[in-house]
Amino acid sequence: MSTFIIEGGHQLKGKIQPQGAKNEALQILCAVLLTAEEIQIDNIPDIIDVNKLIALLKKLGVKINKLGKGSYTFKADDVNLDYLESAQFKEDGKGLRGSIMIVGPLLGRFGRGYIPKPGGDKIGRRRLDTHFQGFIDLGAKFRYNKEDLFYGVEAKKLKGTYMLLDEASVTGTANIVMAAVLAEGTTTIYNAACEPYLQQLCKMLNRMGAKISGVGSNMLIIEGVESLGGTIHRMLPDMIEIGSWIGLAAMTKSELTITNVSWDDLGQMPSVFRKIGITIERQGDNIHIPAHVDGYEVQNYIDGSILTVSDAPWPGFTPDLLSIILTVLTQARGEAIVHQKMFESRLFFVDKLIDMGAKIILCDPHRATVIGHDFKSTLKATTMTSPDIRAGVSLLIAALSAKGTSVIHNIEQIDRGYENIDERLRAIGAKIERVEGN
Ligand SMILES: CC(=O)N[C@H]1[C@@H](OP(=O)(O)OP(=O)(O)OC[C@H]2O[C@@H](n3ccc(=O)[nH]c3=O)[C@H](O)[C@@H]2O)O[C@H](CO)[C@@H](O)[C@@H]1O
Ligand SMILES: C=C(OP(=O)(O)O)C(=O)O
Repeated sequence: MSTFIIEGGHQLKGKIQPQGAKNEALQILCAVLLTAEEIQIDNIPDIIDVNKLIALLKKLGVKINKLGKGSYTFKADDVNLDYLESAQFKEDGKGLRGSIMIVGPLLGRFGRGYIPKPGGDKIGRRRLDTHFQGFIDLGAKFRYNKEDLFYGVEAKKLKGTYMLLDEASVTGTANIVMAAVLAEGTTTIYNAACEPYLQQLCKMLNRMGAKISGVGSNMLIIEGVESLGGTIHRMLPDMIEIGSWIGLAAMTKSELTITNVSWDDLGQMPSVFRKIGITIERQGDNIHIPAHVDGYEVQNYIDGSILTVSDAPWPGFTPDLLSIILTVLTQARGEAIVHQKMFESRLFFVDKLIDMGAKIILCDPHRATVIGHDFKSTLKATTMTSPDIRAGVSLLIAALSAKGTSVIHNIEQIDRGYENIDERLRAIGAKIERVEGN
């Protein structure tokens, strides 16, 4: 377990470039299994989860060539399906959430896909029913070994069909799309998730020869094709990282420019931060956050009632930024309710913010009321452990705004999704040191 030591209370200043999107990368990397031709992918973030998935692809026999920072070619022309039966795969496959998305492409192209119960954040139940029901609807036989927590699907040839997903699952939709592109006939997926990650995946698959329409909506229509070819794909900037840096700028009263954010793919994010009082200026494709020297004030609704910030499937506000919003609210002028509808254990980290002096009432596992200090009282430095990736970054932001030196253990959780975060934050003036493996 490694640790960050953070000296808080310093203003930051400068430019920060977001990494490529983690959750897009996990989908796109799995899609390389759909073709024997070469695929080039650019702007791949150098983070633990993505590197684990690249290592897994390599063990599956995918030929991988690093062209430069964040750029790789992949060629899945000799896939080693025996690896899927190995004890090693049972270990490797459960190391991250994204590994679940190898199942769809393997099933579509080779007629079988297996996966141990995947990892990822421990933020509540993370069921896989949507994924497997989709494969079953396409004609696959499903097996689940309860002892080993091992899932399997098999089919000689998938057949297109109409399906109504029980929920708009992000990885579930991606998985089903990747199976359906090689199925016989037409598949209609209604209640599909449509996050930019999925739009990017569908656009890439179409460039590879797939026939997907409805991209960006909650109804995808996929005409199956015989085979797919190679392409070049570039990952969007990571919108969750962008939101994290907006929160960081506000809480440390810093002037920051976040460069090349792909503004049109940010959805609700700018308006949600504006509702909690943060000034966000668009400068071309950059976001400029002026130093909030006089703090920031939460807006009420038109009728004067208290603001609620909640998550919803895209184009709603992403659940992955609610922990950061909640943390930023601890220093706002005013109060708000944060309602995390999707995950039932993602708000428990507020105990740590409360230890630091934040005024938060955890109403139930899904809802917290936050009463901002308006910087009249700063958070106090403390020692804490990062429970999940976004809570980890939220605690890091809190520590950078707090008075004194804080310690965050288990920062591997943060490294799962943020590339070289300590070095990049030091470059804009943060006082943060990494202590390896204690
Ligand atoms: C690797 C990856 O891409 N992970 C993301 C992906 O996870 P993942 O794809 O695992 O998440 P899902 O979209 O399947 O579901 C997330 C949670 O929301 C609930 N749910 C989902 C849809 C819905 O309409 N109603 C509902 O309540 C689910 O029951 C589950 O508890 O999407 C989540 C939701 O944006 C993000 O937090 C994760 O960062
Ligand atoms: C929950 C997240 O990741 P994962 O689905 O990989 O656990 C996240 O990125 O916030």
